[in-house]
Amino acid sequence: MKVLVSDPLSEEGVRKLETEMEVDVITNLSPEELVERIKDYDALAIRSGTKVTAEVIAAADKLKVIGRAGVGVDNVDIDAATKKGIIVVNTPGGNTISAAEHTIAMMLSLARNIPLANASLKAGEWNRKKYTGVEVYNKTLGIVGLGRIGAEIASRMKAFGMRILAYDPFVTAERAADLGIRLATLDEIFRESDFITVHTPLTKETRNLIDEDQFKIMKPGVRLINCARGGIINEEALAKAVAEGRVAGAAIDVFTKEPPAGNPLLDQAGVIVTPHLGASTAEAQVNVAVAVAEQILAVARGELPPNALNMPAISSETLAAMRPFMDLVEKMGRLAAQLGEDGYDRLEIVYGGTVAEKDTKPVTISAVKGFLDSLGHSANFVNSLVKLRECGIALTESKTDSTNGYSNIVTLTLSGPKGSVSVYGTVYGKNEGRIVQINEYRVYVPTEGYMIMAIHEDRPNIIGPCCVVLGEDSINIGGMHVGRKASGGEQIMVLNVDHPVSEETLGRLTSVSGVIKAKMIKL
Ligand SMILES: NC(=O)C1=CN([C@@H]2O[C@H](COP(=O)(O)OP(=O)(O)OC[C@H]3O[C@@H](n4cnc5c(N)ncnc54)[C@H](O)[C@@H]3O)[C@@H](O)[C@H]2O)C=CC1
Ligand SMILES: O=C(O)C(=O)COP(=O)(O)O
Repeated sequence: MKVLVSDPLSEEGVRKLETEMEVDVITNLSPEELVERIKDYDALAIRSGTKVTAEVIAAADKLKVIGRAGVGVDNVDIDAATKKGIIVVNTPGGNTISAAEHTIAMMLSLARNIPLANASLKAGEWNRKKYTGVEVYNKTLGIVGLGRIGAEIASRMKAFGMRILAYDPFVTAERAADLGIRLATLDEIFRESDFITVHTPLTKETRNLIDEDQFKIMKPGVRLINCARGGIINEEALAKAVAEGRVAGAAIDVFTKEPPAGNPLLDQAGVIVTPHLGASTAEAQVNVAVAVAEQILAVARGELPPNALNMPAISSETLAAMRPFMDLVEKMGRLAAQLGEDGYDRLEIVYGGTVAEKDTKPVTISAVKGFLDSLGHSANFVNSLVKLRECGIALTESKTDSTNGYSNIVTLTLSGPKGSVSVYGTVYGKNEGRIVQINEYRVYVPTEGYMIMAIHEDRPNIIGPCCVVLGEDSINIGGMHVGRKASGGEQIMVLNVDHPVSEETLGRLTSVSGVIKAKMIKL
């Protein structure tokens, strides 16, 4: 397994990767060079510098995981990665304190004109009046985005005696109260704050969250800080508001284009800037590099990483508990796909008994994966649900109290205008999976290998001649299961065979008197 590290990653992370993978550290690749090189790698480790575009992902034929050593993933086309089945992970928490401390450093530098005063003194001036600042004590701080970083800033700035308002549509009033602060509307924040700092991800909703109109309602002399992402505050509008003196100053760590050559904010003396340094501390860089390396190695080993952004979060305990069901339903999905005809538009999974009491999400995904794999789609845990939707098949998952006598039972039904196929399975004993019913036929079939499934009349002298046909073609039968409908004139015969059976042999089987149809299945 090979990993490309395309942004500066701390040595601790690189060394961890090297314990199990071949590592190439190649930074400053052009977009074209990245597209050219990515095809050789199983994993990619990045920070904010590398743009993982749809073109890069299209060229990434072996790539299994993109590891972001940091939080923001606006530089990764996650939709494209998901469709290609590539896991995207990040490392939340590793740089929270550093980003919060940098934001506060920027806020205080802004309040006290430190960068300008520093430059002026070093240029030979001694101008104390010009750099008179303001206190933050007793001022209102508006925090937009009360996640990890926003919350750390809130608790620290309370100690400075600031009144704090926060806006975050995903945070409860209880959470804000726990932090000792008050939730407010965006408008309240704009109208009442002396300092405004943004800590949201950059998304469709947060791009230009603060623009011309918002500046119009702010307190004259407000100061703004952006240590989150360039573009959350519209750069042209901010530069204009600073130039016109409506905004007293701004402290900016991040830009829509980095490096920010030609950015209007660089021309404003009232704007202090740093080159995206929020996470650039010794501590944060070790944290995020080690955390990303661990997750890349987990994916390489076939495990699920804890911070995958395009997969359901599944704990290792859930995964261990559900593994036998995942293995069973993957095979059930394969079986349903092979028994069904084209034109299905619905896949329904029903859980009964003990399995229904657990987190069935990973089981459902496994069923879909098995179903799609068997139809020739290359599906995995990341892209299965997206691919199923693309195939026009609606998925439903439900739970039932009825178990038909089993301690646990999973039913998978594939249906469409032409009819339906149902497969029932259970896990018993030492975590062994069995298929216990196919449509109306009760069976008891192990979930592995090759099998012939035949429907035949429910009368003597059919099974024997079928075995003779297989024997004549030197096909060894490893197991045999027959089942009949609760009532009715047909039976199912399932023969486990060691090797695939030719179309010709299947043809001879279907010519045995009483055999209605026969099919080769590979689980
Ligand atoms: N300058 C730097 O070096 C660094 C920048 N960052 C940036 O800071 C951002 C925040 O990081 P964390 O606090 O760790 O992430 P987080 O996920 O803990 O917090 C983000 C918060 O934003 C909120 N949010 C989402 N959409 C919103 C909206 N439309 N309006 C208001 N709030 C909204 C979320 O509910 C969440 O509470 C990251 O996404 C990243 O872009 C993070 C680390 C370092
Ligand atoms: O974690 C984040 O979102 C950051 O912005 C840090 O970016 P960086 O890893 O320093 O390029």
